[in-house]
Amino acid sequence: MTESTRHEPASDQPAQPAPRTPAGGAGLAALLTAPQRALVALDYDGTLSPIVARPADAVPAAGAVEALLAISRLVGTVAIITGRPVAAVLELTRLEKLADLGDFVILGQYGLQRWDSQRREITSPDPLPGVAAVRAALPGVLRDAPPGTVVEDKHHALVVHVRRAADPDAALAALSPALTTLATENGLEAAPGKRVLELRPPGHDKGGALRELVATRGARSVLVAGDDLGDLPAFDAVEELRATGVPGIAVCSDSPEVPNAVRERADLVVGGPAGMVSLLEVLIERLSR
Ligand SMILES: O=P(O)(O)OC[C@H]1O[C@H](O[C@H]2O[C@H](CO)[C@@H](O)[C@H](O)[C@H]2O)[C@H](O)[C@@H](O)[C@@H]1O
Repeated sequence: MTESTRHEPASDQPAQPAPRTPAGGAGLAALLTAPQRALVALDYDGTLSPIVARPADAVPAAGAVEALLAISRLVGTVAIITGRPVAAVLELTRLEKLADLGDFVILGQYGLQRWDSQRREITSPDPLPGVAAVRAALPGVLRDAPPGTVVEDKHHALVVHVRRAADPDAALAALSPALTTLATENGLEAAPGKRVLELRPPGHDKGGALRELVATRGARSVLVAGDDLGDLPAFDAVEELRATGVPGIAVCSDSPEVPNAVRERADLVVGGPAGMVSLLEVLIERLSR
């Protein structure tokens, strides 16, 4: 086990998940009926970990690692599909310390990087040349940025964080035009997130990452959970998969910061990372009967 402490399942969450759409209900039913053919794919920040001011402090919610371990033994594949580098997720979760994980995959930086519980090695391509150019130009572009603006260097992408600025929304609005120009001039794209703008390689998103996992694992049902705009391509992929006969359910890890587009697209809304852990615990309990 990890250093995470054990905890009791949250009592204020519904014991039985009740998807608000028939398609979501069918996805959940398929998962419960044939768990060994199911893929459970979860976002990290805001879904398995509460949003905090500093990315380095985003530890898993209470019970999250235990729940991931338990459900990985009960379903075909569990994945974390994240904007984070794989190494950051491994450091925060310590999942690589668990010898008895089931089939577990981490797809980092929107699918650019990969780690799985069989090989336990991070595979990662070389960064695009434009990343170095953006890195070099950012201090100049951010010269007059509001205090509290910080850059997270993810090697393949650079993220401008404004959460610690006095007025994060105003800071993001002021900085976005110049950052978007900088990204596009250097072959990157500017993607908004919660109090961030990510300058990242185009052509990679969580939808592509999910579809690739479904294909390689032969998954016959999917549960996808997320909380931010970067998760919408995965929600799109759930809809596409349904059209090809793979039932799925999209789950929103809710909080006041969640964009409406994410909340409205979800088949099931849970109360943030604690609610996500509770949902996993309900699934674990039902699959263990
Ligand atoms: O795909 P995700 O796992 O949700 O990662 C998306 C980005 O999340 C991180 O930023 C967010 O979480 C931070 C820590 O709670 C928070 O400070 C920030 O405001 C949020 O936007 C991360 O730092 C990024 O690199 C990820 O791409």
